[in-house]
Amino acid sequence: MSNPRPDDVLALEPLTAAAFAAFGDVIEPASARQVYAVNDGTAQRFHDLARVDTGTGDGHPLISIFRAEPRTLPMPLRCVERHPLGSQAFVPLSRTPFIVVVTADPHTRPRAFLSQNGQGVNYHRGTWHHPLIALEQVSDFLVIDRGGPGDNCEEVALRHRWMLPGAGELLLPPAA
Ligand SMILES: NC(=O)N[C@@H](O)C(=O)O
Ligand code: NI
Repeated sequence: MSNPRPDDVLALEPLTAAAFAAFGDVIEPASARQVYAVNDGTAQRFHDLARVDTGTGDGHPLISIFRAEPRTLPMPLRCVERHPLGSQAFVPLSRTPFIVVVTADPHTRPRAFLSQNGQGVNYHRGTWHHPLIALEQVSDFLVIDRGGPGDNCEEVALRHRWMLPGAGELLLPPAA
C-alpha cells in the first residue's frame, strides 16, 4: 500500500460532550443531567446520560454485548454506516480506549475521537459512524440500540482513503 498523504491521516481528538454534541452523547458521569444519592445513600445515580431513541417504526430497545477484537493502527477507513431507525450506544465494560469515527456526510472529512477512562458514546439516530474500533485487547462493550422491523443499517463505501494514525499520535488539544 502506498504511503498515505499526511492530510489523509485523521487527528485523534479528545472525546468531549461539546465536541461530540452534533453526533450524539458522551456517556460518562460528567454528562449526567442530575446526580443524586439512591439506595439509602449507598450509591450515586448519574441520571439521564444519553437519549435512547428506538421507537421509530415499531422498534424496541435491545441490550447486547459486543466482544471486539483490537484493530491495528494505523488503519485505513473503508466505510461508514448509519442507523436511520434508532440510536446506538457503545459503553466499554473495561477501561481500554477505543476510537469513534463520525461524519456529517460520508463524502466529507470524518472526525476521529479517542474514548478514554471508560467513556461511552450514544450515536443519535442517523449519525454516520464507522463500525466499532476497539484497541489494545479483546474488549467487551455494552450496546444499546434498536430492534424491530425495517432495515436499520445503511452502509456507504468511502471514496477517499482516510487513515487513522498510529498508536503513538498525539491528541489534538481540546477545542477552545
Ligand atoms: N453491525 C453492528 O451491529 N455494529 C455496527 O452498527 C457498529 O456501529 O459497530
Ligand atoms: Ni453502528
